[in-house]
Amino acid sequence: MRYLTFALGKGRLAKQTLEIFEKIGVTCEEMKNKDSRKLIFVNEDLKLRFFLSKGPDVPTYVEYGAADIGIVGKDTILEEGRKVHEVLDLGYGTCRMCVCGPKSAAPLLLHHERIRVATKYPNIAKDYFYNTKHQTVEIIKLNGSIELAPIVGLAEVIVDIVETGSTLRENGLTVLEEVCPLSARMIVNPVSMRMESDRIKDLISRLRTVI
Ligand SMILES: Nc1ncnc2c1ncn2[C@@H]1O[C@H](COP(=O)(O)OP(=O)(O)OP(=O)(O)O)[C@@H](O)[C@H]1O
Ligand SMILES: O=P(O)(O)OC[C@H]1O[C@H](OP(=O)(O)OP(=O)(O)O)[C@H](O)[C@@H]1O
Repeated sequence: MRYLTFALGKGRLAKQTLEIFEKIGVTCEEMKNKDSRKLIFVNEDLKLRFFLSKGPDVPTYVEYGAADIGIVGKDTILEEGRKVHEVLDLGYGTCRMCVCGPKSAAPLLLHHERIRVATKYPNIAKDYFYNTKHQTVEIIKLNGSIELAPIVGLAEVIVDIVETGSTLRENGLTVLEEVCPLSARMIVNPVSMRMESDRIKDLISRLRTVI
């Protein structure tokens, strides 16, 4: 039997991902050692391998078949646009992709003004403004602390993740429009889906019992 390889996004989703796998008896003790610099972990009994990578790299590993399965946020799947099958909504990491800004920016959206939109997610923002809203805008890519952009005048609005809303509140911003709901998803390489279909389907049905 060959190894099934999992790419897991490190960061916010990692802890809950390891917890749901643990619930179905898929464990990897080695992975819990936070001080280790080791990158890949093997469960010899179940013939599974796990590695943690930056979220946006997860769909890349899965498209190329370097990982059979990936666990990553829906935002990353949409943004990266890789050829992977999304097979399961895991139900955690729930948040929303939203257009946010000061209340005063609402008319700019309503009247389809040619505004600047700052975001870590240029593809999602482009798709939303151009294909859903039919509004021509200038997209400015940032890498973090997106809420700063409207405050310092870099952009009129942002497209970003909202979870509790506290980052917006503390910076005098608000949700102006919702783009889509988000949560952690399981993605599978299309070839692995066919070649390892029994093992992968079994995994999906066992995960369904705990989510
Ligand atoms: N408040 C939140 N902020 C950002 N992501 C969230 C939040 N709540 C849930 N998520 C989900 O968790 C995933 C991973 O978030 P995380 O912040 O670890 O990754 P990232 O934004 O790619 O990290 P980095 O800080 O390295 O840029 C996101 O892609 C998203 O689906
Ligand atoms: O609604 P909230 O619960 O406040 O969460 C949303 C915030 O969390 C994320 O930022 P993150 O902490 O990942 O930092 P970053 O802006 O540097 O990416 C996101 O980009 C928002 O800024």
